[in-house]
Amino acid sequence: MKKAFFQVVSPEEYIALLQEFPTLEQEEIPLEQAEFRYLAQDIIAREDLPMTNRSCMDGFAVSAREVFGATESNPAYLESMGSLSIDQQPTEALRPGHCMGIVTGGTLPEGADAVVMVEHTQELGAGTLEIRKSVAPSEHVMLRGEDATAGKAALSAGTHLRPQEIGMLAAVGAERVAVHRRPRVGIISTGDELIPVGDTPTPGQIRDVNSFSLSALVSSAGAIPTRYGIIADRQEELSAAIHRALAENDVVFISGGSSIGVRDLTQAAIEDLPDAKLLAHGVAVSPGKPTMLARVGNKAIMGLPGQVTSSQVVVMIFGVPFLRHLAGDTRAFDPMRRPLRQATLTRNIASKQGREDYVRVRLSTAEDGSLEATPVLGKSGLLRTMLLADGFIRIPADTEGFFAGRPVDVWLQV
Ligand SMILES: Nc1nc2c(c(=O)[nH]1)N[C@H]1C(S)=C(S)[C@@H](COP(=O)(O)OP(=O)(O)OC[C@H]3O[C@@H](n4cnc5c(N)ncnc54)[C@H](O)[C@@H]3O)O[C@H]1N2
Ligand code: MOO
Repeated sequence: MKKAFFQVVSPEEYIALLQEFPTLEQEEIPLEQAEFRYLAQDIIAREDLPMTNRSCMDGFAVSAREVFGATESNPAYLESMGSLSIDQQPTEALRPGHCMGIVTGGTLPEGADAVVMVEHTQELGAGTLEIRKSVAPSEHVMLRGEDATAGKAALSAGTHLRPQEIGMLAAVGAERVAVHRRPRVGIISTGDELIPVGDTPTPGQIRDVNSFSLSALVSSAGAIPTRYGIIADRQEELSAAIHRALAENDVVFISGGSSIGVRDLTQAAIEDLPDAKLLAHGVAVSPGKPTMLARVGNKAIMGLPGQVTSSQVVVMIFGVPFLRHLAGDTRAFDPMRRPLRQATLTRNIASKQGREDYVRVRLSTAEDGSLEATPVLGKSGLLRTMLLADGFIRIPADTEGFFAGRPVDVWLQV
């Protein structure tokens, strides 16, 4: 007799369960390898950045007060004290009525608080300079400490190291950085009907798709996938495979066998493991209802639907943010982290109440240049809806559907 799903949770509850898993430990790596990792510690600046007040323009360092009101028709006149090269530190302060030639990046002398661009000046000979434009204090100047202050955090723990943060790490001299370890994910496919990709199926057999699509998704999240191949529908074999994958990884994805059919052994195999705690069996999402979560110590087992589309959708909406959470992203599940694009729905779309619906959509550009989202309907055992879709829209569990013309947020696929 078929068992009913039990411990069916809402997507919010499933996310809350995932968030309880602790972030992975830290490791120190060279700056060259740090992109897209998450900082495990604050990065304290050793010096002010910039270290001095530096010019943003080629021109003349001045005291803004002395060129106040200068225009083409009413210029100000200053005497030049010579000019400074980019790495030369001024040895004397700016004297009243004077200016100093400076290049972009050069250090302003004491007494100067602004830079007049060379285009707005005219050398009159004998060291006299005509200034044809006024400047405000700090204009064209990068102030000392504006990017970072010595002794204070230039970047804080949890920061995602995008290219711009990598630049900051270089600027503060962080040759090595403490980041969280990348999650390791073991991937298991179950099912007697599955055959390796290189084999030719007989009717009733299909090639193992999920090991590969899910590995690719894991890599896209910055985590490290390992495929454990196809495991037959036998509980002892599945238990042994999960055991091995758990020992070697932080997370195990098992696709197939998560529903309530007689062959669906994943739950039993998980419960066979010592110390395993089943946290959820069933999530109120569509596709993806037969999704499980179990915990063994600090390691997670995600049981995924076997259907090719369902397993991908579940990994996209829960798995990828979860891997980022483990990797140190303190806002991994925050909707602001989702790559969203606004579009207008082109067709009415119905949704069964009681489950949050993830409807695949294709994006196109309307004649007026705005974006349109057209639903791609199809069964979750087929690959084509994912191939045709650019992303999905989320229809809340308590909603019967959306009408055409509605603005929707499209969650872009990787
Ligand atoms: N009576 C019910 N039947 C089903 C329900 C339900 O609520 N009541 N849910 C359906 C939904 S929704 C899904 S999704 C599937 C999930 O089934 P399982 O997770 O138990 O997966 P399997 O039965 O093992 O496989 C389903 C389907 O997917 C194919 N599959 C499995 N693994 C792979 C793989 N690695 N590569 C390619 N294709 C794979 C498998 O051959 C089956 O066709 O249950 C529904 N049934
Ligand atoms: O949950 Mo099934 O994943 O709807 O196809």
